[in-house]
Amino acid sequence: MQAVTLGPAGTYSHRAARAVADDVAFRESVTSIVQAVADGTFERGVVPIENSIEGSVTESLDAVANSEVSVVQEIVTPIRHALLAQSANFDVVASHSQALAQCRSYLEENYPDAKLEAVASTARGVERARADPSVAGIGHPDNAGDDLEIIAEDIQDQSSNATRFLVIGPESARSDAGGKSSLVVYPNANYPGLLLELLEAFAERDINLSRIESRPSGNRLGDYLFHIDADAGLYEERMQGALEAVEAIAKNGWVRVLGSYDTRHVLY
Ligand SMILES: O=C(O)C(=O)C[C@]1(C(=O)O)C=C[C@@H](O)C=C1
Repeated sequence: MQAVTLGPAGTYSHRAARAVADDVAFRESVTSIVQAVADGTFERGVVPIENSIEGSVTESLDAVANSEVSVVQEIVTPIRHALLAQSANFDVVASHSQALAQCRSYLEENYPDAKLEAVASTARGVERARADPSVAGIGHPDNAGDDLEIIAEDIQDQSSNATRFLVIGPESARSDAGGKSSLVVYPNANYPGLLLELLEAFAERDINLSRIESRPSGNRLGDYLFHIDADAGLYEERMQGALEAVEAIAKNGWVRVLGSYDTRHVLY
Protein backbone atom coordinates (compact mmCIF):
# COMPACT_ATOMS: atom_id res chain seq x y z
CA MET A 1 0.00 0.00 0.00
CA GLN A 2 1.19 3.52 -0.78
CA ALA A 3 0.91 6.27 1.85
CA VAL A 4 1.50 10.00 1.57
CA THR A 5 2.98 12.08 4.37
CA LEU A 6 4.95 15.22 5.20
CA GLY A 7 8.25 15.41 3.35
CA PRO A 8 10.95 15.42 2.33
CA ALA A 9 12.27 12.01 3.47
CA GLY A 10 13.45 11.89 7.07
CA THR A 11 10.55 13.65 8.83
CA TYR A 12 8.98 12.14 11.93
CA SER A 13 5.83 11.74 9.83
CA HIS A 14 7.89 9.66 7.37
CA ARG A 15 9.08 7.45 10.24
CA ALA A 16 5.48 6.96 11.40
CA ALA A 17 4.26 6.29 7.83
CA ARG A 18 6.81 3.49 7.38
CA ALA A 19 4.86 1.57 10.04
CA VAL A 20 1.82 1.42 7.74
CA ALA A 21 3.20 1.42 4.17
CA ASP A 22 6.27 0.16 2.28
CA ASP A 23 5.92 2.85 -0.30
CA VAL A 24 5.81 6.42 1.06
CA ALA A 25 5.24 9.56 -1.04
CA PHE A 26 5.63 13.14 0.18
CA ARG A 27 3.80 16.46 0.23
CA GLU A 28 4.92 19.69 1.87
CA SER A 29 1.75 20.47 3.86
CA VAL A 30 -0.72 18.55 5.97
CA THR A 31 -3.64 20.06 4.06
CA SER A 32 -2.30 18.75 0.74
CA ILE A 33 -1.81 15.27 2.28
CA VAL A 34 -5.42 15.12 3.47
CA GLN A 35 -6.57 16.45 0.08
CA ALA A 36 -4.56 13.79 -1.79
CA VAL A 37 -6.33 11.05 0.21
CA ALA A 38 -9.77 12.66 -0.14
CA ASP A 39 -9.41 12.88 -3.93
CA GLY A 40 -8.23 9.25 -4.23
CA THR A 41 -4.62 9.95 -5.30
CA PHE A 42 -3.39 7.91 -2.30
CA GLU A 43 -5.02 5.14 -0.26
CA ARG A 44 -3.55 6.30 3.03
CA GLY A 45 -2.13 9.47 4.55
CA VAL A 46 -0.25 10.01 7.81
CA VAL A 47 -0.56 13.38 9.56
CA PRO A 48 0.60 14.64 12.98
CA ILE A 49 -2.38 15.62 15.12
CA GLU A 50 -1.15 16.25 18.66
CA ASN A 51 2.10 16.61 20.57
CA SER A 52 2.60 16.08 24.30
CA ILE A 53 4.41 19.43 24.71
CA GLU A 54 2.89 21.70 22.08
CA GLY A 55 -0.66 20.33 21.84
CA SER A 56 -2.74 20.22 18.69
CA VAL A 57 -1.48 20.50 15.15
CA THR A 58 -4.33 22.80 14.19
CA GLU A 59 -3.75 22.54 10.43
CA SER A 60 -4.38 18.78 10.72
CA LEU A 61 -7.54 19.22 12.82
CA ASP A 62 -8.97 21.68 10.29
CA ALA A 63 -8.00 19.59 7.25
CA VAL A 64 -9.60 16.45 8.69
CA ALA A 65 -12.77 18.35 9.69
CA ASN A 66 -13.18 19.80 6.19
CA SER A 67 -12.42 16.74 4.03
CA GLU A 68 -14.12 13.50 3.12
CA VAL A 69 -11.70 11.16 4.87
CA SER A 70 -11.75 8.58 7.66
CA VAL A 71 -9.32 7.72 10.45
CA VAL A 72 -8.21 4.09 10.29
CA GLN A 73 -5.47 4.02 12.96
CA GLU A 74 -3.48 6.25 15.28
CA ILE A 75 0.26 5.99 15.77
CA VAL A 76 2.02 7.29 18.87
CA THR A 77 5.79 7.75 18.70
CA PRO A 78 8.41 9.28 20.98
CA ILE A 79 10.00 12.41 19.51
CA ARG A 80 13.67 12.90 20.32
CA HIS A 81 15.21 15.87 18.61
CA ALA A 82 18.84 16.46 17.68
CA LEU A 83 20.56 19.68 16.64
CA LEU A 84 22.37 19.09 13.35
CA ALA A 85 24.81 21.43 11.60
CA GLN A 86 28.05 21.52 9.61
CA SER A 87 29.80 22.87 12.74
CA ALA A 88 28.93 24.46 16.08
CA ASN A 89 29.30 27.84 14.36
CA PHE A 90 25.78 28.76 13.18
CA ASP A 91 23.41 31.73 13.60
CA VAL A 92 20.09 30.31 12.40
CA VAL A 93 18.11 27.30 13.64
CA ALA A 94 15.65 26.01 11.03
CA SER A 95 12.93 23.45 11.70
CA HIS A 96 9.19 22.78 11.75
CA SER A 97 7.39 25.25 14.05
CA GLN A 98 6.28 22.35 16.27
CA ALA A 99 9.88 21.14 16.69
CA LEU A 100 11.17 24.67 17.43
CA ALA A 101 8.46 25.03 20.07
CA GLN A 102 9.23 21.62 21.60
CA CYS A 103 12.86 22.75 22.10
CA ARG A 104 12.06 26.32 23.19
CA SER A 105 13.79 26.20 26.62
CA TYR A 106 16.87 24.42 25.27
CA LEU A 107 17.28 27.01 22.51
CA GLU A 108 16.70 29.98 24.83
CA GLU A 109 19.26 28.64 27.28
CA ASN A 110 21.97 27.54 24.84
CA TYR A 111 21.47 29.70 21.73
CA PRO A 112 19.68 32.86 22.93
CA ASP A 113 20.95 34.87 19.94
CA ALA A 114 20.14 32.34 17.23
CA LYS A 115 17.48 33.35 14.72
CA LEU A 116 14.70 30.75 14.58
CA GLU A 117 13.36 29.94 11.12
CA ALA A 118 10.13 27.93 10.71
CA VAL A 119 10.18 25.70 7.63
CA ALA A 120 7.76 23.10 6.21
CA SER A 121 9.22 20.14 8.15
CA THR A 122 12.16 19.04 10.30
CA ALA A 123 13.75 17.33 7.27
CA ARG A 124 13.46 20.58 5.30
CA GLY A 125 15.35 22.32 8.14
CA VAL A 126 18.08 19.68 7.98
CA GLU A 127 18.33 20.26 4.21
CA ARG A 128 18.83 23.97 4.94
CA ALA A 129 21.69 23.05 7.32
CA ARG A 130 23.23 20.78 4.70
CA ALA A 131 23.25 23.60 2.15
CA ASP A 132 24.31 26.47 4.43
CA PRO A 133 27.03 26.40 7.14
CA SER A 134 25.34 29.26 9.03
CA VAL A 135 22.19 27.16 9.58
CA ALA A 136 21.48 24.34 12.06
CA GLY A 137 18.46 22.05 11.72
CA ILE A 138 16.41 20.28 14.40
CA GLY A 139 15.28 16.77 13.50
CA HIS A 140 15.75 13.08 14.08
CA PRO A 141 19.48 12.28 14.55
CA ASP A 142 19.39 9.74 11.68
CA ASN A 143 19.21 12.72 9.30
CA ALA A 144 22.83 13.69 10.05
CA GLY A 145 24.32 11.41 7.38
CA ASP A 146 28.05 11.77 6.72
CA ASP A 147 28.14 15.51 6.26
CA LEU A 148 26.39 16.95 9.35
CA GLU A 149 27.54 16.93 12.94
CA ILE A 150 25.19 16.01 15.75
CA ILE A 151 25.78 19.10 17.89
CA ALA A 152 23.40 17.91 20.65
CA GLU A 153 20.89 15.10 21.18
CA ASP A 154 17.66 14.87 23.16
CA ILE A 155 17.13 18.62 23.14
CA GLN A 156 13.31 18.49 23.51
CA ASP A 157 12.11 20.28 26.65
CA GLN A 158 10.54 17.12 28.11
CA SER A 159 12.16 13.69 27.76
CA SER A 160 8.66 12.16 27.43
CA ASN A 161 8.00 14.14 24.21
CA ALA A 162 5.61 12.16 21.99
CA THR A 163 3.45 12.87 18.94
CA ARG A 164 0.20 11.24 17.92
CA PHE A 165 -0.31 10.75 14.17
CA LEU A 166 -3.56 9.84 12.40
CA VAL A 167 -3.56 7.33 9.58
CA ILE A 168 -6.29 8.53 7.27
CA GLY A 169 -8.08 6.80 4.41
CA PRO A 170 -10.99 7.57 2.08
CA GLU A 171 -14.49 7.68 3.62
CA SER A 172 -15.07 4.15 2.25
CA ALA A 173 -12.34 2.84 4.64
CA ARG A 174 -14.28 4.04 7.70
CA SER A 175 -14.73 1.26 10.22
CA ASP A 176 -16.93 0.71 13.28
CA ALA A 177 -14.33 -1.64 14.76
CA GLY A 178 -11.68 -0.30 17.12
CA GLY A 179 -11.35 0.86 20.70
CA LYS A 180 -11.44 4.61 19.97
CA SER A 181 -13.71 6.79 17.85
CA SER A 182 -13.31 10.32 16.50
CA LEU A 183 -16.10 12.74 15.62
CA VAL A 184 -16.24 16.35 14.52
CA VAL A 185 -19.40 18.14 15.66
CA TYR A 186 -20.63 21.49 14.36
CA PRO A 187 -23.71 22.37 16.44
CA ASN A 188 -24.31 25.67 14.58
CA ALA A 189 -25.90 26.87 17.82
CA ASN A 190 -24.84 28.81 20.89
CA TYR A 191 -26.85 28.61 24.14
CA PRO A 192 -26.04 28.08 27.83
CA GLY A 193 -25.31 24.41 28.48
CA LEU A 194 -24.65 23.37 24.86
CA LEU A 195 -21.21 21.97 25.67
CA LEU A 196 -22.58 20.35 28.84
CA GLU A 197 -25.23 18.55 26.74
CA LEU A 198 -22.53 17.30 24.37
CA LEU A 199 -20.46 15.99 27.27
CA GLU A 200 -23.51 14.37 28.90
CA ALA A 201 -24.19 12.37 25.74
CA PHE A 202 -20.98 10.47 26.58
CA ALA A 203 -20.93 10.69 30.40
CA GLU A 204 -24.45 9.27 30.74
CA ARG A 205 -23.33 6.21 28.77
CA ASP A 206 -20.13 5.79 30.76
CA ILE A 207 -17.90 6.68 27.79
CA ASN A 208 -14.59 8.32 28.59
CA LEU A 209 -13.44 11.14 26.31
CA SER A 210 -9.71 11.21 25.69
CA ARG A 211 -9.88 14.63 24.03
CA ILE A 212 -12.27 17.45 23.20
CA GLU A 213 -11.02 20.45 21.35
CA SER A 214 -12.82 23.44 19.91
CA ARG A 215 -11.77 25.02 16.63
CA PRO A 216 -13.23 28.12 15.03
CA SER A 217 -15.80 27.22 12.38
CA GLY A 218 -14.50 30.02 10.16
CA ASN A 219 -18.10 31.23 9.65
CA ARG A 220 -18.17 33.94 12.33
CA LEU A 221 -16.31 34.96 15.45
CA GLY A 222 -17.25 32.86 18.50
CA ASP A 223 -18.66 30.00 16.38
CA TYR A 224 -16.96 26.65 16.98
CA LEU A 225 -16.80 23.05 15.94
CA PHE A 226 -15.71 20.36 18.38
CA HIS A 227 -13.25 17.53 17.79
CA ILE A 228 -14.14 14.64 20.09
CA ASP A 229 -12.14 11.45 20.71
CA ALA A 230 -14.03 8.81 22.70
CA ASP A 231 -12.70 5.63 24.29
CA ALA A 232 -15.37 3.41 22.73
CA GLY A 233 -15.94 1.81 19.32
CA LEU A 234 -18.84 2.67 17.01
CA TYR A 235 -19.74 -1.04 17.06
CA GLU A 236 -20.80 -0.57 20.71
CA GLU A 237 -24.42 0.15 21.54
CA ARG A 238 -23.43 2.87 24.04
CA MET A 239 -21.44 4.68 21.35
CA GLN A 240 -24.32 4.44 18.85
CA GLY A 241 -26.56 5.95 21.56
CA ALA A 242 -24.08 8.76 22.18
CA LEU A 243 -23.85 9.45 18.45
CA GLU A 244 -27.64 9.70 18.14
CA ALA A 245 -27.73 12.13 21.07
CA VAL A 246 -24.95 14.25 19.54
CA GLU A 247 -26.70 14.27 16.14
CA ALA A 248 -29.87 15.55 17.84
CA ILE A 249 -27.89 18.35 19.56
CA ALA A 250 -26.30 19.29 16.21
CA LYS A 251 -29.59 19.19 14.26
CA ASN A 252 -28.93 22.66 12.82
CA GLY A 253 -25.30 21.83 11.95
CA TRP A 254 -23.52 18.59 11.12
CA VAL A 255 -21.60 15.64 12.60
CA ARG A 256 -18.67 14.05 10.76
CA VAL A 257 -17.95 10.52 11.95
CA LEU A 258 -14.28 9.84 11.23
CA GLY A 259 -14.51 6.22 12.36
CA SER A 260 -13.26 3.78 14.97
CA TYR A 261 -9.66 2.62 15.14
CA ASP A 262 -6.92 1.25 17.36
CA THR A 263 -3.69 2.76 18.64
CA ARG A 264 -0.26 1.54 17.63
CA HIS A 265 2.86 2.56 19.54
CA VAL A 266 5.88 2.78 17.27
CA LEU A 267 9.45 3.02 18.55
CA TYR A 268 12.28 3.65 16.17
O1 LIG B 1 8.51 17.97 10.56
C1 LIG B 1 8.38 16.76 10.83
O2 LIG B 1 9.31 15.97 10.93
C2 LIG B 1 7.02 16.26 11.04
O3 LIG B 1 6.77 15.12 10.79
C3 LIG B 1 6.00 17.21 11.62
C4 LIG B 1 5.95 17.19 13.13
C5 LIG B 1 4.66 17.95 13.64
O4 LIG B 1 4.01 18.64 12.89
O5 LIG B 1 4.36 17.82 14.84
C6 LIG B 1 5.85 15.79 13.61
C7 LIG B 1 6.41 15.37 14.78
C8 LIG B 1 7.12 16.31 15.67
O6 LIG B 1 6.17 16.68 16.66
C9 LIG B 1 7.59 17.52 14.96
C10 LIG B 1 7.10 17.88 13.74
